[in-house]
Amino acid sequence: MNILDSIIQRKKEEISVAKSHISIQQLKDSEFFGKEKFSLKQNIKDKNGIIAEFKRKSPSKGIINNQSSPLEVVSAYENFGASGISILTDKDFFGGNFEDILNVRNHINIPILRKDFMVDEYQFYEAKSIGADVVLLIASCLSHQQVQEFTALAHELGMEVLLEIHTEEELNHFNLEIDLVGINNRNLKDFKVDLQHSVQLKNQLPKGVLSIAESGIYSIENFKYLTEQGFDGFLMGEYFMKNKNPDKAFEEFISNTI
Ligand SMILES: O=C(O)c1ccccc1NCC(=O)[C@H](O)[C@H](O)COP(=O)(O)O
Repeated sequence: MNILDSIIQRKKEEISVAKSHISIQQLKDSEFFGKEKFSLKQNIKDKNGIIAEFKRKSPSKGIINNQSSPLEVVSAYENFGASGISILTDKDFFGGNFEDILNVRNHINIPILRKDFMVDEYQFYEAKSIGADVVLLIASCLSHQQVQEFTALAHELGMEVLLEIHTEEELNHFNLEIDLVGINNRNLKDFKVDLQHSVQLKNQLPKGVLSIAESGIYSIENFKYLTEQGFDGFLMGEYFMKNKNPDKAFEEFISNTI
């Protein structure tokens, strides 16, 4: 079993427990459910294209940062021009939780991506109830039909969809309803990072699709290279979060690149 299989197996157990505690109706009754959304698609076009991530730990790197406050970090991300924020809500593998979104939602005015492993309709109601604007669909964890159905549900609930792909076969999961396509530079099965591979895949996307380079952007050179290759957006976590002050790291990165 690879790491992705383990994450999905654990996720299904968590969802089953969550369903037994909180009904979909209760999720619909929550503070954020009816609130207006922020559009990541629009912000990728209008701002600097960076989706800056709050990330405590990961399967590939272990602990990255377990000191920083989510509000302090994401406020700096917003103040220095990020198009959106990504917040990991998986607890066991990434040290995240729903509070990380709930505690910042009312303080920032840019879109929040609930970064998790979506395999069940219930999670879309959860995402909306905590104030997420965007959800991630990972093609390698879902069938083509699930991608279509989950996209329709996300839209019905007023959220956008970022479809993540990593292989040529996964291009088949794309449909015209998808808002943004993320190409993961990191192979989630063995954690190898390959920017060239992502550029090749990007060039096979239909014209006009907003493309996001995801993961393993470890230097200004990497970022500049991917920009030159025509990516519209960039999902970056570790580069900022590995610093004692991710807020300062983000500010410095922006002043050296944009
Ligand atoms: O980051 C991992 O090790 C990882 C392992 C298995 C599944 C997903 C994983 N990462 C989730 C992410 O999407 C990244 O946090 C995100 O793209 C940012 O990546 P990075 O800039 O490399 O922190």
